[in-house]
Amino acid sequence: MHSRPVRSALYIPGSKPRALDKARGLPCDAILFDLEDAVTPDAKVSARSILQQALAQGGYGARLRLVRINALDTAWGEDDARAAADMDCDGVLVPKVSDPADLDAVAALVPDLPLWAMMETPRGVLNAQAIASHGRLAGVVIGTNDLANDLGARTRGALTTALQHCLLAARAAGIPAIDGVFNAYQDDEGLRAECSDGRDMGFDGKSLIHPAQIEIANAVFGATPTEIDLARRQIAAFDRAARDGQGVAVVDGRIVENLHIVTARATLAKADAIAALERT
Ligand SMILES: CC(C)(COP(=O)(O)OP(=O)(O)OC[C@H]1O[C@@H](n2cnc3c(N)ncnc32)[C@H](O)[C@@H]1OP(=O)(O)O)[C@@H](O)C(=O)NCCC(=O)NCCSC(=O)C[C@H](O)C(=O)O
Ligand SMILES: [Mg+2]
Repeated sequence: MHSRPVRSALYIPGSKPRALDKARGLPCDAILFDLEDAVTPDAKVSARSILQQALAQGGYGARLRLVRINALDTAWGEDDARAAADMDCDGVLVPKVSDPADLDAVAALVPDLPLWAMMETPRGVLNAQAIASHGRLAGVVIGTNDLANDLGARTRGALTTALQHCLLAARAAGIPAIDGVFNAYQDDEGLRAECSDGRDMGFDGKSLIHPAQIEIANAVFGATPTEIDLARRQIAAFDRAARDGQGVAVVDGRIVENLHIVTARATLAKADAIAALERT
C-alpha cells in the first residue's frame, strides 16, 4: 500500500489545450499528460510546448502529474525527455519499456525526476522484476492495448498472467501498479466490472481515457465505509486481545492476526490520504 492515492489516472493528450484546462477541475488522483499515442505525429512537436506551458501555469493541485514521453527510438523521444526534465511535473512515464536499459537511457536525460514505466511489451513483462527494481523507478502503468496487440490476445482474461506478473514485480519492489485502460468509455458497467477485477488482483488504480470514468475508478479503488469500519474494529479487537495476552482476535467470526492489522492500518492510511487529496 502506498501513501499517495492513484485510484484514477487520466490520460490527457498534450496537444489539446481545452482538455488540459478541463483537467484542472477533474477529481482524478493522477494525470498522465500524454505526448505519445494520444498525439498525432504532426502535433508531436507543438504538443511539447503546449504541455510545458500548461504545467508552468499550474492549477493541477495535489494530483500526481506524470508526463508520458515518446520512446527514445522514435524521432521525438529524446527531445521529449529533455523537455520533460524541465517541466513542472512529478515524474516521467516511459512507454514500451522492455528492459532496464530503456530506463537507464531516459534516466541519463532526466536526472532529477522519478521515472514510471509502461509495462506493455512481451519482453517488458518477462523482464518485469528487473524493470520494477530499477533504482529510479517509482511505479508502473500497464498498457493493455499494446500488450494485447503484441500478443494477439482478444480478451482481458488472456492477459491475466501478464497482469499478475507485473503486479508481483511491483509489489516485490514496493512500488505502485496502475491497471490498463478500458476502451469502451461510455460503458459504465463494463468499466466497473474491470475496475473490480483489477482491484481484486491488487492493483492500486486504473488508467483512464475519459473524465466520465473517474468517479467509478475512485469508488472501486477507494476505501469503502464498510472496509474502514472493519479495519477500525479489527484494530480495536486486536488491541484488546493483546492486552489479555492473546496474539489472535476474532471479528465477525474470522480470526484477526498481526498481518490483518497491517492491512487494516494501511486501509485507514489510504482513507486519510484520499481525504487529504480531496480537500486540496
Ligand atoms: C476518447 C476521446 C477522443 C473522446 O473525446 P471527446 O469526443 O471530445 O469526448 P467528449 O465530447 O465526451 O468530451 C467531453 C469533455 O471532456 C473533455 N475530455 C475528453 N477527454 C478528456 C481527457 N482525456 N482529459 C481531459 N478532458 C477530456 C473534452 O475536451 C470535453 O470538454 P468540454 O469541451 O469542455 O466539454 C477523448 O476522451 C480522448 O482523447 N481521450 C484520451 C485518449 C488517450 O489519451 N489515448 C491514449 C492513451 S490510452 C493508451 O495509450 C494506453 C496504453 O499505452 C496502452 O497501450 O494500453
Ligand atoms: Mg501503449
